[in-house]
Amino acid sequence: MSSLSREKPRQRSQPVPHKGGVSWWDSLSPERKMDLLGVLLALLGLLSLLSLFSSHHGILTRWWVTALQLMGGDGAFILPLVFLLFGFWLVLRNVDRFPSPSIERGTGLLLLYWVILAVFHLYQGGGWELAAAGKGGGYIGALLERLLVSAIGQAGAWVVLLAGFLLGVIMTADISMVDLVSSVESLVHRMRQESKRSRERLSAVERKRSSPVSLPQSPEQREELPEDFKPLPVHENELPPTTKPSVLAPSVKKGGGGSRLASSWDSSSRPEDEKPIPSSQQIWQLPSVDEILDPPVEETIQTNVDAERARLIEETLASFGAPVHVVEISRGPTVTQFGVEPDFIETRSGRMRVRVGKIAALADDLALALAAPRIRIQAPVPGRHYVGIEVPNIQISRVMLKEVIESEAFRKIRSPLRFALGKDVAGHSVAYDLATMPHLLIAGTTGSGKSVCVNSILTCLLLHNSPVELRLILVDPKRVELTGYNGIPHLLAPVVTEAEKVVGALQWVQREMDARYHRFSQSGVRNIAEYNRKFSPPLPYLVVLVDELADLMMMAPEETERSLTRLAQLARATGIHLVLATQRPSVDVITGLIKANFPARIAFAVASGVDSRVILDQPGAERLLGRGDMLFQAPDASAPVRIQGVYVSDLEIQRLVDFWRLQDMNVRATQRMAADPNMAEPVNMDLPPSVPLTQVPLFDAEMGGREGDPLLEEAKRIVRQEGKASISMLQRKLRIGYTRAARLIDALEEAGIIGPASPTSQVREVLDWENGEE
Ligand SMILES: Nc1ncnc2c1ncn2[C@@H]1O[C@H](COP(=O)(O)OP(=O)(O)OP(=O)(O)O)[C@@H](O)[C@H]1O
Repeated sequence: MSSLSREKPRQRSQPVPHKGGVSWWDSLSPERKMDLLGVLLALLGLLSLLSLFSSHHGILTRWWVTALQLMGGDGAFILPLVFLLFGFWLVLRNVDRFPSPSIERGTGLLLLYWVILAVFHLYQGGGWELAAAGKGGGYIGALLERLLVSAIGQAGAWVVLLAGFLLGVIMTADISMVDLVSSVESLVHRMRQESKRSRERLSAVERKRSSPVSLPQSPEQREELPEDFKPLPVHENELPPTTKPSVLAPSVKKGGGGSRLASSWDSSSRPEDEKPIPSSQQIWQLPSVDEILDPPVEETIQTNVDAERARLIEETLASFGAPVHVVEISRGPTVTQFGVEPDFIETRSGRMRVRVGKIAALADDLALALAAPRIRIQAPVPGRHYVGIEVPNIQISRVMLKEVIESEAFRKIRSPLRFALGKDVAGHSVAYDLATMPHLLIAGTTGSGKSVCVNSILTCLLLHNSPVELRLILVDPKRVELTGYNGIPHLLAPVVTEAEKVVGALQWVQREMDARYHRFSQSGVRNIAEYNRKFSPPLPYLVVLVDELADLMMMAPEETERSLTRLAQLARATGIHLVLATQRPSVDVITGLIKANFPARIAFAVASGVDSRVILDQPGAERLLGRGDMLFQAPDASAPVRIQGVYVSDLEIQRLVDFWRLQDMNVRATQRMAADPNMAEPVNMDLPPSVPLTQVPLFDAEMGGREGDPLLEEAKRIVRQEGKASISMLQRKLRIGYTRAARLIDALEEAGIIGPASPTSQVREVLDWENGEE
């Protein structure tokens, strides 16, 4: 096992120092200059704030405070505050969590500053005298206020200032107007619902207080109460305390008119065992990332190796007649990228730069010189003025899922379907939103890291979504990769392992998609996000994950291709997303039609350039190192990016699966208890991992389970063998849900195999021992 090494982000990009620096300032690296500037700005901001709020001033500070007040009036404190925050930001700029700078953000902040000062000024009556007195918005605010009032009057000025404020917020927060409106809309919606709920709670308390049933005391009894008696607070729906924001299960809509919004999701097409628990009191608690995921490992850095390698690259290329100089070194977890700029050479037609193609052709010679297994040359790096030479690190770092989940790149994606992908060649975290992709194709040879990638996507989804928000269909013909997820409440059916059932599953997903479109058109909305904003209960997202596409394409190529293509073309708006993985990147598995509809693709290491072309339409993946080293082609990117995928261990997955399984069992037990306390029995928490459930997938039930339950024969055998029958026994032995076991008991009673229920016990007598085993 390799020991791990990772540099701190600040040290990853090291511009090579130019020779012959002159002054002290010039000899500082740009990084150090930014640090110094940050500290100075923060100091200036802090001193200015202290001076503004203190009454004792020196000559310098008195002059500075007067200047600030003349400039900003009552908003004089804003500028020092900005200095302080900007200084801090500069010092901490490499911490992933801080937003990245841009000209747009800076302009937005300036605009906000100006508009706020103008508002201060206008609010206090406006005019230059106010500014001269150091009041209102000072001269800066007065300038804009005067301009606006003299040009368009006071009312017009308010309108323009409001528009300027909105524009400033949009630019600073880097969001679109639509996002701003929809977040305000959802905030208002949430506040309204909250106030409605608290009003209902209040009126319930009032009702209880005034209810003659709850206080049936006679006047004499009432007199017996002590004077300071206070009734205990009344708690409706008392539930166990939750530590995290909880997600309520969909509540049944009053007068919902099932027919209007009927989808196959809700009722008819699903066997009752598989239904989400329809309890309005049900609360799903999301897992805590800290408890599920392992912390990242701190690693040591080897900076001298990079300098030595940079020298070797320059020497080797020069010896082949392609002189270059290294201008940038970016260290990632698996590879280090050396950015080289071609130098000039003398040719017969004069002085000209070394051709980029010539450098690319020397990849194998470079690999030999650097004693590296494989080298990939990106010529040129998109958006940069240099050629990227990617050399594998001597010590490869493992990118733990937790560090990417906690990065700014991940946090800034506000979507339930966001997932952590890994780190790029500069060591920056990379995360994406499956909803925007909107489907993903993953390919690579065996052992290249596909399953780890699929598991990491699933882990991210399960960490951030309850079964009310997300449902899954997992297809795993290999039977070893995904069956461990059996038993989690997000699954619409146990993991599909038989290839013959997959076509049925895909057809079911198509019907669900059509039902959702129908529902949207009746409700006048365009997509799932809009629907969930406006209606309750919300529709869950649906992710279909296929771990080996090749098996399906071998068995039913036409039907599989047709279903996948139709879903890929249409399902996005309905919240249905596909993730397909295969270890056979050949044209009969990844057909042209499938490829055309899956613009987001991940290529792990493959055997040849031809395979790489099948996935990415270009070579490159054959030079990857395996074990999570990938090329990711985003739908909107011009070229694929090299990423080291996140690693998620079996233990982490097990913790997550156990968390959801246990919660599901508890919720079901609570529901049974609420339905009929006599029937409830302690839940068996010792379900061993990866138990293959014997439930019939919902697609089977939908396709023709009307003639009777296929488990009936098995149930007959069991009751005869045990000499007694009960619902819970069948649940345990057949690993099925309560409703289905109850139906089986009814069927057994109807067939005269067991006796009727007795009022005192749930255990039934066996009447018909025919064909019984001993
Ligand atoms: N992102 C990663 N970081 C570190 N190691 C990884 C990563 N991904 C995969 N590996 C290593 O590579 C091994 C093989 O990965 P994985 O099982 O995902 O390959 P695969 O492509 O799914 O192979 P198969 O098709 O045979 O299942 C893993 O056991 C793990 O040790």
